[in-house]
Amino acid sequence: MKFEEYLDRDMLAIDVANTMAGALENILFTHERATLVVPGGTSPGPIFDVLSAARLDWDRVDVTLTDERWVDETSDRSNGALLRRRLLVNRAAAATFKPLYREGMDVDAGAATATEGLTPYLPVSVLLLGMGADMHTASLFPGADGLEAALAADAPVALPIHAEGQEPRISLSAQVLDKAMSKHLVIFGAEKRAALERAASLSPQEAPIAAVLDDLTVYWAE
Ligand SMILES: O=C(O)[C@H](O)[C@@H](O)[C@H](O)[C@H](O)COP(=O)(O)O
Repeated sequence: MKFEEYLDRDMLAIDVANTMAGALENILFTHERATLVVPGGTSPGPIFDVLSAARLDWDRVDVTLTDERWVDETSDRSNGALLRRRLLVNRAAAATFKPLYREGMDVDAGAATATEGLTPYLPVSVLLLGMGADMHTASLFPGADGLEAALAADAPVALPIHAEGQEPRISLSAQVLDKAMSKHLVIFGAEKRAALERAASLSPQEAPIAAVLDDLTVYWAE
């Protein structure tokens, strides 16, 4: 794990977006297409704003989410809606979005459909993750129903997750996230920094972020 500290969140957003654009460009030199996987939540919006303007062959980029809340895109809880608003605009509007949410399906059927649909796009080329102060990443919440299956070495690409106090969710599995070719994590604030330090000595069952720490670059600002 590599730790990069920033004086402010704006500088961090510019730098992370440029790093991710560079990583995508490198993949596109040698591969026909690249797969970009990003989280929802509140942290990545400013990164999306910068990344969406990057000069890249966006029409050769497939984009999906690390996880999704099982709500339709009219909900302000929808990560897909966030992506459409903040990432899949400007130059990045030419990218192909593969949503995890499927209207009219329950989360189990949605996870099976996502597993089938995303398999040809693996491994993930460039991955951005977020993390909660409880050390969850994607929708891999400690104690969640579905966590054990999602941490298995032979886990499917996507699984349903039911965590206390959350709507049903779909998450990419730990093995899919961990095998990404270029891995980045963005966290803000002292509480998350301390949680990440603690996670390094815990099991993925206790601290799911621990399942993806190899070769991960962490970007942090207060
Ligand atoms: O849909 C989600 O909730 C996410 O993908 C989740 O894993 C998120 O990255 C963390 O909860 C951090 O969220 P914040 O950036 O809002 O703190």
